[in-house]
Amino acid sequence: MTRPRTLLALNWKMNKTPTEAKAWARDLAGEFTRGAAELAVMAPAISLPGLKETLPGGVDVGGQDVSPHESGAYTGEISAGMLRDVNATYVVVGHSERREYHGETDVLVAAKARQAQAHNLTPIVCVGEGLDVRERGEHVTHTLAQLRGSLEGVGENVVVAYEPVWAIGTGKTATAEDAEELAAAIREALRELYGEVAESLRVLYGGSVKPDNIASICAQPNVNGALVGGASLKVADVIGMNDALR
Ligand SMILES: O=C(CO)COP(=O)(O)O
Repeated sequence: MTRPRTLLALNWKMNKTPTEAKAWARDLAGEFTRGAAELAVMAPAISLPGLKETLPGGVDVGGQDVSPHESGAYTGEISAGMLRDVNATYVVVGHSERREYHGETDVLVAAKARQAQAHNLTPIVCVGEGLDVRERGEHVTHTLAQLRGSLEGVGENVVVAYEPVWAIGTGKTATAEDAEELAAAIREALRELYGEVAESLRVLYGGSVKPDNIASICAQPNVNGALVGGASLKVADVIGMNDALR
């Protein structure tokens, strides 16, 4: 089975107003040339309307979270159907910041991923260990347990992002070998869950990815792209990462 196309997924987190988001998209459109990687922007939901149309052709957009519910009395929630209506094709679920600051469990993350798929959104399911777990040498078992819980009842139209918490926003990048160790273990778990199609599913790495380290990380056999926070905010860095993946 062929290696999936590399995905460069940008997670803006809680940055940029809708006005700033549009200006960023226009700036990108002025400089971007399509590379080997697929590019997708995970923007705050409020910035999604019109964003796809402003971005260069072929660049996808997605949400950063989604409700596990279909619709109704869930104040403050954004549904999968609403994300689809503003052209989202992806949605991040189970980011470590949501797990940590909003108490999200694997059970909830799986429910969100299933709801996303019910509306033809591809969930980007995030997993990864904290520093204490890594120091105990339990990062593989921990991350795989989280993965299995977060994929309960979830279909194969899924992207998995391995984001070790100690590497997020810290400037401490996992080595390419660390990323591959987990990506290979995740691939094996995906094979057990989905069979042969696992070879064509994308496993991303996230945590302090930048223009100067993205190529070596994404060259690993089981790493099929990156989920990028800080370096996703500046157009120049995104062009740099896109060019590094040619
Ligand atoms: O959390 C991340 C992407 O979802 C990674 O963030 P940084 O790239 O800022 O480390």
